[in-house]
Amino acid sequence: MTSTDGRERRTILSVTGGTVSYLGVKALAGVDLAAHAGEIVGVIGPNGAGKSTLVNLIAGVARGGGDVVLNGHNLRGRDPQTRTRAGIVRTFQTPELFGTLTAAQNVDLAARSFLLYRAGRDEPRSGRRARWRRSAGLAREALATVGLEHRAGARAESMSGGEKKLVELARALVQQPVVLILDEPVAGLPVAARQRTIATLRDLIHGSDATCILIEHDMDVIRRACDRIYVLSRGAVIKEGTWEQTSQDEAVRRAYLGSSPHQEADDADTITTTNSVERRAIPK
Ligand SMILES: Nc1ncnc2c1ncn2[C@@H]1O[C@H](COP(=O)(O)OP(=O)(O)OP(=O)(O)O)[C@@H](O)[C@H]1O
Repeated sequence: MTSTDGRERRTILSVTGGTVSYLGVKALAGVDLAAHAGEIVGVIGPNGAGKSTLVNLIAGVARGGGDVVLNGHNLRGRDPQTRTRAGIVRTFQTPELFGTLTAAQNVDLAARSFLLYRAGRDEPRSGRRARWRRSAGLAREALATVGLEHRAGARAESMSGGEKKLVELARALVQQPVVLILDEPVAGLPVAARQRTIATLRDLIHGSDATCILIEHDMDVIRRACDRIYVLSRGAVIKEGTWEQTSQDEAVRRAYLGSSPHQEADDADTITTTNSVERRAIPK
């Protein structure tokens, strides 16, 4: 199919009519989304817009209505573990690492469980050692990919927030994701490391058979990283398109700016989250 950025791409993941309610209140109200091979899809929106709920629906953590289809297979009724094994791999806003283990051990654990699943029940005993060696190699490789090989031996609990994010990204990469879902993956990193990580992500995803869904509040990251963007507000998609198409859209600006005319006048060039104290300029 042809995407809004004009390129022909194979659909890897689609959500159709995605609906989730909490205690009768709709957090997601009939969302449609498609993510294609080789693209990074941004999901943005003010606090409470439904971004996490959408990826929770995709990951099988949130129950709701609608269809989530991965490479032609409808995932309805499939639990989160099955979805991970099918290639839907995610990172979280707050990294979930084993604090007393090193960065390498954290990544190795993810690699081991991925390879164990791949090996299946019929693996001969002799295969185990080779698999462990392979997992350690994959872990080293993934840490190098995210630029953290020099911290491989550091305990996760001793690492900065940004470094923990990178370890989590490495954990996701060793699982060879088909759909890589990232929640603010470069938050807390110094500028140079942010740019490097975004460039790495783009290199990894572009030209691959995988797709990436990126939840992000930082508009500079969105602009630099994403090929297409979905803007959510109050559980619905209010705009989909390239950075140029979405950032200049009136409805998008309104959703971010809220209803105060004074604030709108002050913030003519600013996207801000409606109930967040942070303000984020729209980069030109
Ligand atoms: N487990 C839950 N129980 C009840 N309500 C929930 C739950 N999870 C989310 N919600 C509500 O659903 C709506 C969407 O929340 P969600 O976390 O998906 O938004 P978000 O866009 O990810 O926000 P943020 O940017 O703050 O992370 C919000 O009104 C939120 O309060």
